[in-house]
Amino acid sequence: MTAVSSVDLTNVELEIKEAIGSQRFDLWFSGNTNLVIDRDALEIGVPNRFFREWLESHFQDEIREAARRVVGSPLPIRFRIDPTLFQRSRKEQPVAPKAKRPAKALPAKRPGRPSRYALSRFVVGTPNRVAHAASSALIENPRESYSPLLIHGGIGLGKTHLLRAVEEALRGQHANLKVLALSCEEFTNQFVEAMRSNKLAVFRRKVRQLDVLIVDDVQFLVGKRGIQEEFLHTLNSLEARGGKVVLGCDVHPRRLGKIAEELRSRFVAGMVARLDPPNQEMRRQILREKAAQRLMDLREDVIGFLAENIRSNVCELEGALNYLEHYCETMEASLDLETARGALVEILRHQVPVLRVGDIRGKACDMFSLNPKLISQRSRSRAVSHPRMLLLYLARKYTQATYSEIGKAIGGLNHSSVIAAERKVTKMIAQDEEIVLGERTWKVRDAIETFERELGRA
Ligand SMILES: Nc1ncnc2c1ncn2[C@@H]1O[C@H](COP(=O)(O)OP(=O)(O)OP(=O)(O)O)[C@@H](O)[C@H]1O
Repeated sequence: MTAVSSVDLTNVELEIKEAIGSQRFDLWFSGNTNLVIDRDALEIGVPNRFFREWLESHFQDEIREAARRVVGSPLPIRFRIDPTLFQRSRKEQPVAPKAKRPAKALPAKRPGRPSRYALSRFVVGTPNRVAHAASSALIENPRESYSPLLIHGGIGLGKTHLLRAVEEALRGQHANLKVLALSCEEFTNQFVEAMRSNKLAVFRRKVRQLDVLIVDDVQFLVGKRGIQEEFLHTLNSLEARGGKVVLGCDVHPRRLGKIAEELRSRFVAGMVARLDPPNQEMRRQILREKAAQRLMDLREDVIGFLAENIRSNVCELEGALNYLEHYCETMEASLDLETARGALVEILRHQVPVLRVGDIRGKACDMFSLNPKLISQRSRSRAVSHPRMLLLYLARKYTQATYSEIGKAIGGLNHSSVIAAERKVTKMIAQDEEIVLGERTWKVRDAIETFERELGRA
């Protein structure tokens, strides 16, 4: 049995601090962990699962090495939820909301425990691994990272969460860096206000001398030429000085509508990472994560049921938890599978179903009275090629299928035909052009809107 004294434990802590730096030590260890030796292993008490996962994934090697140095031989490491630390963190927990909260409420900054948008609270899986890895790399080494890092994805897939996590981690781990995070609309408002009050030089100095500028929702720039120009100059001068830019956007930059080509090229010049909808395992993990955050005791069968039935995005999963929490409270029901089934009938009824390419093709055939076989043939006749063009555009917009997958699903078109169709429709919408569909001539914009309404997306 290895004899370990409390002095040794203090020394283990000092070694860890030495290895990871006092800032990170204070954030993750001081007051949040409790080291004890139990049955010849170093046991680390933590307030909750998130701490355990974070410590395991980020500092496991340093902890192991610190223990080895102090004790003189390798010591197994175990993590344990410590009831006192748990209670303490529970007291700090915000009161769980009764109704759906706005998705973008600013996280309360509370040192010592991960905030709502902490990177450790971002569940990672195949659909978002690249974006997560790129964000982690930037946090780890901001000076060497790609710029801009542009993260794009549909509604509620975690763009804001990742951007906030980057901001928070940079502030925590690189206190010397000048970091500014804001939405594109805020950027625009500040620019306009600066112009109005004759303080443009001050505004420009502020944003162009940053080390890291983080801007969410850059699709806001579409169609706004003046601010696009300002944004481009901001990127240029900031990056020329070695600054980095992180952007969030709801589509790939190539699919942004009216935007200056120079800016579009800048957007794709660094690293573009896409967020896809979470898969089944991720949905389960996200539910566990969100339930734990609000101290909801969610059984595995309920988790499985929700993850199976709610597939579109993470906001919907969170909405379901809100509903369930509220339902159980007001009906004084216990949170079991039966309750979940009953309460979620409502939610599932109103849920927007996930679209597949086949659904969109079916709708196109209905709308334009086309034989489904015909739309899959390589016909060049307008009667077929026009609806097909819209169908390809919408398949890109509303499904997660790649160009090749869409092409394959529509009768073996190659991926460049799908890209060409998408570009053409984007251009036609931008130039307000018309198109013949069946017996009628339509504004492309109106035809798309009607099509979207039919798909339940307008
Ligand atoms: N992978 C994930 N792990 C944990 N939580 C997630 C994940 N993805 C999204 N969320 C949660 O889902 C909610 C919506 O995410 P977020 O606001 O980041 O989405 P978004 O992509 O910015 O959506 P929008 O297009 O509406 O701006 C947030 O509460 C966020 O924490």
